[in-house]
Amino acid sequence: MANIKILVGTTFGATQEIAEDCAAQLKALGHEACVLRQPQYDDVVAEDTEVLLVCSATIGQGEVPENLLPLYLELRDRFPLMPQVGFGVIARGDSSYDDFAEGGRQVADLLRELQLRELVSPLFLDACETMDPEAEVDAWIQGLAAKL
Ligand SMILES: Cc1cc2nc3c(=O)[nH]c(=O)nc-3n(C[C@H](O)[C@H](O)[C@H](O)COP(=O)(O)O)c2cc1C
Repeated sequence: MANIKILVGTTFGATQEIAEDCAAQLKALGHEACVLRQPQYDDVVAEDTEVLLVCSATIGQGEVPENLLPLYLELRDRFPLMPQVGFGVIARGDSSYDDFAEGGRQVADLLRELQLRELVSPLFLDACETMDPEAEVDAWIQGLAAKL
C-alpha cells in the first residue's frame, strides 16, 4: 500500500474531477490517496510522501495553472532532491493551443530534475479530442498502480 499525494493544477475544475477519479480508483486498489487542491511545499517534502501524482491543466500561453504555480516555483527555487519518491503526471491541455499541455510537461521536467523516480510516462489528455477521458485515465492508473 502506498501513500499517494495528488497535486492538482486547474483553472476551471475539469482537472480536479480527473484527480478525484484517480483518488477513488487508487483507494479502491487499497492505497492511501489524497487530493491537494492548494498543494504546499511542506506537503510535498514531508517524510510520508511516497508517490506524487500530478494532474495539471495548462493556462495562459503554456503555463502552470495559478493554484499550482506557487508550489512549482518554490520547488524550483529550493530544489529539494527526492530520489526516494515516485511520480506520475497527467497533463491536460487543448491541442488547438500552440503549447499543448505545456503546464504538465513543465512540472514533469522539474520532478525529473529533482530526481524523483518516474513510475510511468505522462498521460496527455487533449480536451479538443475527448471531453470524457475516464477510460483513458483508468487504464493509465492501472499501469501506475502496477508499479507501486
Ligand atoms: C485562456 C486559456 C488558455 C489556455 N492555454 C492553453 C495552452 O497554452 N496549452 C494547452 O494545452 N491548453 C490550454 N488551454 C486549455 C486548457 O488547459 C483546457 O481547457 C483544460 O481542459 C482546462 O482544465 P481545467 O478545467 O482543469 O482548468 C487554455 C485554456 C484557456 C481558457
